[in-house]
Amino acid sequence: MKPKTLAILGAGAWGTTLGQLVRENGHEVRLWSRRSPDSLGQVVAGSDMILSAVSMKGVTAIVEQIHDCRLSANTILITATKGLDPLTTCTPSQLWEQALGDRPVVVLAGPNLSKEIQQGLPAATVVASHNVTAAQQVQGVFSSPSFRVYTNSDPLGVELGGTLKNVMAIAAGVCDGLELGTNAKAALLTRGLAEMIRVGTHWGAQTETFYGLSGLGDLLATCNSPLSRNYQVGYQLGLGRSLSEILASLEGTAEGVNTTQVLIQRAQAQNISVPISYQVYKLLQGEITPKAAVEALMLRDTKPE
Ligand SMILES: NC(=O)C1=CN([C@@H]2O[C@H](COP(=O)(O)OP(=O)(O)OC[C@H]3O[C@@H](n4cnc5c(N)ncnc54)[C@H](O)[C@@H]3O)[C@@H](O)[C@H]2O)C=CC1
Ligand SMILES: O=C(CO)COP(=O)(O)O
Repeated sequence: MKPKTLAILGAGAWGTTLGQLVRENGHEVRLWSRRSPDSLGQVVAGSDMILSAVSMKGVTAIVEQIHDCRLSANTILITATKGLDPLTTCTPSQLWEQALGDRPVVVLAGPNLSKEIQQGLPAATVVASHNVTAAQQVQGVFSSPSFRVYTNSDPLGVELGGTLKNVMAIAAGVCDGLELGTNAKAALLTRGLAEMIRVGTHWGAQTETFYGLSGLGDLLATCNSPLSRNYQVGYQLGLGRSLSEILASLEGTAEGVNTTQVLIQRAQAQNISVPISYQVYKLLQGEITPKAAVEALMLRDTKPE
């Protein structure tokens, strides 16, 4: 493959890790952050692909700035953010699509704890787009012996898998913090996946996507690893610490905190049943203790599976 030029927006844990992977594959990487001496316009000019790995709270500002940059007609935008916009409740790919018109947008998501990937440990991910050719080009740029990349044609499903599992990762951390045992964790994750599918299909994603790497795969990774910031938030809530204390000492972004707020807002407006997410919401709001959240879930009306 001819070397490509990739502009990476966001120099946090994920942006730098993805940059390292692409560089190792022989491509040119230009890393941009808010603190870069170069302007966004200078960095994206002439690049074949732009990858956004900023946290959700930074996406809207960058999408607005990109409007004023000169991009070539076939520049591919890759989004790796896992979140929901509080203002519009849109996913990052939806924000990018609205801004970029006909240019292809590709979602990259999967069970990808950056610290493991930095160490060269094997991992797999998904690149999803309505534009199959664009997804295949991105697959070519990122694939390596330690990073296996699959294509997928349901970008919304791939993006929502990675986004909604962060809420479940908080719940899973609480479960472990309270030492509720393996049965409880299995029940939580299984019902959590059912909840993710209920929400995702209501919003237009395909059921089967959630059984793939970006849904079930990422749920397994983040709900079982202390490397996950979202799991850490839940774990420490389970130990009795307050959210503000936890966030003050957390390294990097735990997107699940914002995602839970937006999810509950949208699910309530659309009458979608999200019992686990709702208990996570009440816990994050400080309205309920971790133990009371578990009781509320266990004592719901009985129903068929
Ligand atoms: N770290 C990981 O293992 C993975 C992270 N992700 C997702 O990637 C996204 C970024 O995560 P991390 O790099 O881990 O977070 P981080 O906290 O390490 O970095 C966040 C980045 O976003 C930038 N940012 C925040 N607000 C901004 C603004 N207003 N304008 C411009 N830039 C802004 C920060 O400067 C920083 O570069 C999140 O949505 C996360 O869920 C996805 C897969 C793996
Ligand atoms: O999304 C991730 C792994 O796929 C990273 O998880 P955290 O954001 O919880 O650290």
